[in-house]
Amino acid sequence: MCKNAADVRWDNMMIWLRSHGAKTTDFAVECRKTPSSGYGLFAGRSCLPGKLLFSIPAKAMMNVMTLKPHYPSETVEALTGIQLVCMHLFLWRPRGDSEDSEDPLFGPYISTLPREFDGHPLTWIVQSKHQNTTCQDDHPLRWLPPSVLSALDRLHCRFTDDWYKVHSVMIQPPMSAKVKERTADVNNVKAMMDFLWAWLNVNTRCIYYRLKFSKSDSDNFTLCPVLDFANHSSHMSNMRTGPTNADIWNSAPVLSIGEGLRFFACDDTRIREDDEIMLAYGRHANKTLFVEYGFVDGLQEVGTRVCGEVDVQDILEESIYLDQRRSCAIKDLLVAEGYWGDFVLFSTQDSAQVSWPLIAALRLHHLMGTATGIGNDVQLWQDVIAGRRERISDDNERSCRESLLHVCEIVIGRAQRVLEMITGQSLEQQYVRSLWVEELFVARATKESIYAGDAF
Ligand SMILES: C[S@@+](CC[C@H](N)C(=O)[O-])C[C@H]1O[C@@H](n2cnc3c(N)ncnc32)[C@H](O)[C@@H]1O
Repeated sequence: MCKNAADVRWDNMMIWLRSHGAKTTDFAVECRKTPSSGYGLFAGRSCLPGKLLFSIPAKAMMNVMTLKPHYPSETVEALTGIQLVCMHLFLWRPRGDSEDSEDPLFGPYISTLPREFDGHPLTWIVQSKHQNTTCQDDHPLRWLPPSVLSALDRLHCRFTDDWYKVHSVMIQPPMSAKVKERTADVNNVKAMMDFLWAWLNVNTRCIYYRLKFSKSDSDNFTLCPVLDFANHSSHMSNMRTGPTNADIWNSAPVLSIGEGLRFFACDDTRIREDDEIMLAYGRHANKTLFVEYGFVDGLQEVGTRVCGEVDVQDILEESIYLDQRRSCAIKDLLVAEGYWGDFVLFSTQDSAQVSWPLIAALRLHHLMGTATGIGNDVQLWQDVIAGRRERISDDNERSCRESLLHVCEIVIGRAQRVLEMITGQSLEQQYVRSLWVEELFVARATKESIYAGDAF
């Protein structure tokens, strides 16, 4: 049977991995096309719980330590790890769809990466802002919930900051001499789109990998061949990453590039031949999965409930804090006490709840509305958030619940309106619908809890 381009690239990557010491004949996984998640990893044979599925040598992983020796020290020092890896991918992006990367270091790996990210919301926003393309009425970018759009704007800022930084480094010596033909003007759309391709590959495919002395160093990440074909599942993941010695001893690795990574079948799962091998990317809300990775996890329905959450920061800012001067004072206090942000309603299989910062913000808002001797009153609020007092007053509690009902009504109303209007059936439109359905169901469940008198 004639092999397609993806199979040939996978085979080439296996040859390259072997040249770096990987035992690819022991790999229990292979890459296959899925119906709606691009490519994925699948079990080539059955595997007992806890067994090794595959391992990747440190030299075959792309990160700050494996790239560092190949760039001038000034360049490495000027860039973060993310920016360095993005720059490397940018410089070695395959020139055409049918061509492979010419990178002498990582070419066979780079050639297996996705060739485009047309379905990713960051691509839509970059196209609309920098290519001056106007979105059609039914374009999903026009229909995103406000909190999703804000998160996408923040992601876009991270992307442009990285692009401006990498570009500034590439046009200065010593890099300018090395990359002459790849550097255009910073606003050159083709160059920016090439960088977007690099940036999205890093953002959607990198994993934690301890390389530095500090556990929380932002350079502790890597691109890892083979593993990066694993799709996400929050509740059916069947693969886990084995801890490295650096993780176990909580220290920088002995070899500066680390010892590589091993991936195992989860201890409670028996993997059968042809099962898809899934990884849990983290406990992310659908908003985050959509903005960062470009997809939405299927809604988890338990009876009539949908498990999920709604970020209501925009409603709080717009319709509750109408009085500018007072809202500044409230915001300052919330920021000072660490309660600004994370204003969410959420619903689990057992109950609907509101986040503690949201209830703290509403209590303060209503307290400040009636405040007499401000200092003493704020002390009441501080006593409540510190757990020294149960409530500010019955009136304050009643007003908070009324405000919460008001927030739920706004969420329900706008979700219903948008859901009537999004009719398209593309995968992206289905994701956007799913985000709104989650908002609708969570707000309804929260409203029911308020009426039922549940404690928050
Ligand atoms: C680490 S890659 C996984 C491999 C990828 N599917 C591919 O074709 O190369 C992460 C990307 O896979 C897709 N993905 C992962 N999990 C998914 C899921 N549960 N549903 C839909 N798409 C998913 C998203 O596009 C995400 O940005």
